[in-house]
Amino acid sequence: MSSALLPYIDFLRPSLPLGQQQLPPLPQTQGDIAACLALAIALGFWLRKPWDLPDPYQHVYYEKPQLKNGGGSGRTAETRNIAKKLEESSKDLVVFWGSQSGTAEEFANRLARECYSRFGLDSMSADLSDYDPESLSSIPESKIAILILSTYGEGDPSDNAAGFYRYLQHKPSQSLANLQYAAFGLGNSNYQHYNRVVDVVATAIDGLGARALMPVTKADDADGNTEEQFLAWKESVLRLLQKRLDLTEREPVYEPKLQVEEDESLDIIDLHSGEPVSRDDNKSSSAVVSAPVSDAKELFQNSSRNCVHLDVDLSAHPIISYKTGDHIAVWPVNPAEEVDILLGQLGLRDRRHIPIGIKSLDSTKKVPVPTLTSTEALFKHYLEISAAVSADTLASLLQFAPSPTVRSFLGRYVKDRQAYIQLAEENHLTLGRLLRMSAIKGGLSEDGAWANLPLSFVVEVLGALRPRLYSISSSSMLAPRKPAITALVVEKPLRNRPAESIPGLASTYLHKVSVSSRNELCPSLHVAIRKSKFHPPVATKDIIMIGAGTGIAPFRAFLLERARLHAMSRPVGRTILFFGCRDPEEDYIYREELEQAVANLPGAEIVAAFSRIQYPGKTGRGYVQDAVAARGKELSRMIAQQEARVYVCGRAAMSREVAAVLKDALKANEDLEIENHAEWWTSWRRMGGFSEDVWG
Ligand SMILES: Cc1cc2nc3c(=O)[nH]c(=O)nc-3n(C[C@H](O)[C@H](O)[C@H](O)COP(=O)(O)O)c2cc1C
Repeated sequence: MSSALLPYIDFLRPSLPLGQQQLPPLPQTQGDIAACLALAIALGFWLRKPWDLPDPYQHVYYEKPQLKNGGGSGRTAETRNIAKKLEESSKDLVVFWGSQSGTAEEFANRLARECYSRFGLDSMSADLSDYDPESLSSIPESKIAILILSTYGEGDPSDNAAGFYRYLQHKPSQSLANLQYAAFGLGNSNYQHYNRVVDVVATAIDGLGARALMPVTKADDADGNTEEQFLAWKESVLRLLQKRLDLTEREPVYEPKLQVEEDESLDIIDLHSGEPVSRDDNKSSSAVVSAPVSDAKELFQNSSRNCVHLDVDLSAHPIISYKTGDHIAVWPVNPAEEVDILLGQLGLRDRRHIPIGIKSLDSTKKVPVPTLTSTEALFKHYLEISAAVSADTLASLLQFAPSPTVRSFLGRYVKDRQAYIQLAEENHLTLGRLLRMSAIKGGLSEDGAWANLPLSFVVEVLGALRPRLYSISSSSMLAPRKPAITALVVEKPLRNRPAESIPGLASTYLHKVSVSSRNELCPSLHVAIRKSKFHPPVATKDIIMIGAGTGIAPFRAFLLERARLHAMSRPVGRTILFFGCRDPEEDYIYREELEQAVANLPGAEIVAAFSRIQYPGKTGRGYVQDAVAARGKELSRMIAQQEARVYVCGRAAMSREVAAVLKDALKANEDLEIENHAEWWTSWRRMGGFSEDVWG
C-alpha cells in the first residue's frame, strides 16, 4: 500500500462501525513481501489510468451494514418491472419522476401522497431509473401513469431519466396501447430548449399508442411560478382521477409509509452522523468525500454582501480528479438555529442524540435518508429543513394541530391561497418556524407543542437534503488537487420587512466555513466532482468568454490556464473576457489576478461592464450583453471567420440576451455572407461554437 494513502486510512478508521475495521494483515515473511511486490507491479500496469476507476476506498467509508437492507439510499427496487411492482403492491397509480435538483421528485411524492390521503387512491412515486422502460408496456389499462419530468443541461433529461429517454429515442417496437397517462414538464423559457424533455417523451409514447388523459402541461421557472403551476395542474389531475375512477374526497388521512423508532440499545458509533450517502449512481459524479478547506478568502470589498472563495484539498483522495470547467457538488449543513427550533417544537430537544432507525412500511417507498442515525443528525445533515413549507404540507399539518386555535390559524392559509402566498413572502417559512408561529398563535408557547406530529411524517414531507452545484473556479492544470469554489452569499429579503432576509442554505454555510478556515479551524466539506461539458477549447483557438457575477468562476480557470500555457511557450489564441458586475470598487472579483494574467498573455483582454456606474454620454446601465453588443462587428467576424468559440456563464436570462445580441451582430455584418442565419446559428451551436454553463 502506498504510503501516501496511509494518512487517509487513518483518517477513515474512526468513522467505521465496530467490527468493520478489517485491514489486511501486514506481510510477515520474505515470501509474503515478494508476493506483495509482484502483485503491486501487476496492479501498477492494470491501474495505468487510476482516474478512470472508482475510488477503491469509498465503500469502506460510506457503506454501512444497515444500508444493505433498505436503509439509506434505498436504491434497490426488488423488481425492475413496473407492472409487476404495481400488481404486487396493489397500487392503482404510479407517478414517475425525472429530476435533477429535486423539484420534480418532490412534486411526484406530493401528488402520490395526496392521491391517497384525499381520495384513498393507492399510489406510488417512482424514480424512472429504478424500472425497465420496456415494462411500461405491461401496465394494464386499469392503472394510470403520471410523468413529471424536468429538462436540464442543453435540453437534456435529468440523470435519472436518461436511460428512459435513450430507450424512447431508439424507437422501440413495444406497443403502449394500454398506457393511460398525464405528463407535467418542468423547465425554464430562458433556455434554448424549453421543456424539451416532456415534449420529446410525450411525442414518443403517443407514437407507441399511449393515451394522454389531458394535454401535457408545462411549468416555466423563468416566471418563478413553478409551484403555482404545479398546484393548478395537480388539482386538475386529481379532479380528472376523481371523475374517471369515481373517487370520493375525504378529510386528508395520514398513513405512514415510514417507521421511525428510537433504539437506545444501539451504539452511537454505529450511527450516521453527517456523512452523506450519494444517491447519484451516475458515471458523471465522483464518490462523495470529506475534504479539508485549505484556503479561503472574501472576494468583495466595500460591500454589505459577501462572496467567498474556497480551495478544497483533495490530496487525500488520489483517485478523484477534475477537469477545468467541471462542477463541484457541496453538501450543506442546516443551521443550528433551524435544527433547534424544529427539535423544540417536536419536543425532541432532550432526545436529539438517541439513536433512531428508519424503515419502510411500503415496498414502493424508499427510505430517503441514511439510517441508523439520530434526530439531531437527521435534521442537521439529511433533511431539507431550511426550505419553505409548501401549501400542501401546510394543509396536511391540520390533522395534527395541537389545538382548535392552531388548527383554525393554519386553516386560514389552506382556504385562502393569497393569504398563504403573503405568509410565505413575509416570513422565513420553514417547517420548524411555521410550527412555532402557529403554536404561539394558539397560546402554546412551551417546547413540545407539536410533540404529536409523527417523525415519519416530517421525514416524508421534507425530503432528503440535496447537494448544491458550483462551477469550479480553478484550473485542473494549475491546481489539480485543489478545486476552488466561488460562492455569492445569497440573501432573499422578506416582503414588507426589508431588514430581514432568508439566507441561502449552501452559500451561508460556505461563508461560515470560510470564516472558520480564516480562523485556522481547518473545516472540511463533503463534496463530489461532477463532470460537465463546459471545457475550454484547445488553447490555439480564439475564445470569447462572457460571464456576470460569479459566472466568472470557470473563466478565471480558463484564463489563468491560457496564460500559463503561453508562459510555457505554447501557442495560445486570442482571449477575450467580458465580465459584468455592479461596481469595480465592490464586486469586481479576482480583478488583480485576471488583469495580471491578461498583461502576460498577448492578444488577451478583459472588457468589464458595471451596472451601477453612470457611463459618460450614456443612459446609465452597462450590462455584459451591452458590452458584447458594442463589439458586435468584431465578435461576429471572429466567430464566423476565425472560428472563435463562445462560452457563457451566469444566469440563463443573461445568456439568452447574449445569444440575441450575437445573432443580431451576425445578421448586421454583411461581410460574412451568411445565407440563412437561423440555420447557421443552429449548426454552429451544434458544433460546439456556443457553450453555456448557466442557471435559474
Ligand atoms: C443547469 C440548468 C440547466 C437547465 N436547462 C434547461 C433547459 O435546457 N430547458 C429548460 O426548459 N429548462 C432548463 N432548466 C430549468 C429546470 O428544468 C427547472 O429549474 C426545473 O424546475 C428543475 O427541476 P428539477 O429540480 O426537478 O430538476 C435548467 C436548469 C438548470 C439549473
